[in-house]
Amino acid sequence: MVATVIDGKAFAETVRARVKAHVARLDRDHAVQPGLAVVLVGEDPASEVYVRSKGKATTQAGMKSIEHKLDAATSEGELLALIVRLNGDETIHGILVQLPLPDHIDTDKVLAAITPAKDVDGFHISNVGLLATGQKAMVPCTPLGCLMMLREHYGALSGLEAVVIGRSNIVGKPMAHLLLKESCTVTIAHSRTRDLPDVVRRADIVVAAVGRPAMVTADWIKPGATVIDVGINRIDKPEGGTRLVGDVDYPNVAQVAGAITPVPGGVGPMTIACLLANTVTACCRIHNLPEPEGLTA
Ligand SMILES: NC(=O)C1=CN([C@@H]2O[C@H](COP(=O)(O)OP(=O)(O)OC[C@H]3O[C@@H](n4cnc5c(N)ncnc54)[C@H](OP(=O)(O)O)[C@@H]3O)[C@@H](O)[C@H]2O)C=CC1
Ligand SMILES: Nc1nc(=O)c2c([nH]1)NC[C@@H]1CN(c3ccc(C(=O)N[C@@H](CCC(=O)O)C(=O)O)cc3)C=[N+]21
Repeated sequence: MVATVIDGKAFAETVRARVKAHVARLDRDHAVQPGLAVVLVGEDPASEVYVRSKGKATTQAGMKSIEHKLDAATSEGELLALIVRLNGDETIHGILVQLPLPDHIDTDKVLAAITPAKDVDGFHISNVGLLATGQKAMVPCTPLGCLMMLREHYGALSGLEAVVIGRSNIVGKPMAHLLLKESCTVTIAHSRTRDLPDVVRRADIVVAAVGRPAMVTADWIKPGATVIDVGINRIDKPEGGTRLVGDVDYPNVAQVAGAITPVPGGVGPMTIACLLANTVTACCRIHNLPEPEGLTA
């Protein structure tokens, strides 16, 4: 079997078009413009590229975009003061603080300072709790993007066996909650899981979010399974330079799986599209307006 490639880049375009259409409606009918603020502390070149592409995508969708680039030496107090200011800014509906933060800043404290209604990353404990109890929440962008692709591929996910590899707060855990909400039978695997290949072999859906290049090999995959590759790993090319690879041994797994997301061009572009979607959703909830369809969990 050769897997269907789930084209995240193309699907992200569709999501972005839906966002743009909803933004235009908000402007026309309610004179409201969603706004996103992205905060970056320090000078990680990879993060800067990512923040810039988020800003561009936000503007292209017709939304307001602001970026705060703070010096690596910014104190926790200064960052918290900025968040308080953004919380009170009526033109801003989404606040994203790029992670990881420098070591001298307490990440949990910073995330807790963001008004839950504006928490477009879905990292505030209120949103985590709402998601975990199956209530309406702001849902983290990467798992939301994965869910959208799975729904598009399957329709209903009820009863499917899902294995999520990775238990981070930003990907693995929220992904597992979303799949559980869809009535999948969910296993969360991690670095202490015994016989990981055996655990993965029973999955209809595999979500790999580990950060180890090509760790998931073809012999782990049940023939016909759907494989969602969240990993973003930059590796050296033998001829010099670097390239991006996921956590899945793509060429070989694609021979066994029923469907697979590529890296790049899979989960990554969907993450950015879902950030835009979450900003529109947050704006609608804040203004008590109808939520966009097809953009929420
Ligand atoms: N495409 C996108 O939009 C995004 C991509 N990413 C990428 O996804 C990957 C995961 O990110 P993130 O969740 O933040 O990473 P973390 O490092 O926070 O978590 C990694 C998880 O993988 C588990 N793990 C590590 N080694 C193994 C192993 N040998 N076997 C099984 N499990 C293992 C860890 O287990 P334990 O808890 O036991 O240590 C941990 O739960 C990274 O490549 C990251 O770059 C992340 C966010 C967005
Ligand atoms: N508060 C916060 N929220 C995040 O969502 C968040 C974060 N911090 N810190 C970093 C990670 C990582 N992340 C990615 C998003 C898109 C791509 C993406 O678009 N990748 C392209 C490739 C880009 C390239 O070529 O470098 C692709 O996969 O096709 C990658 C990684 C979001 N993160």
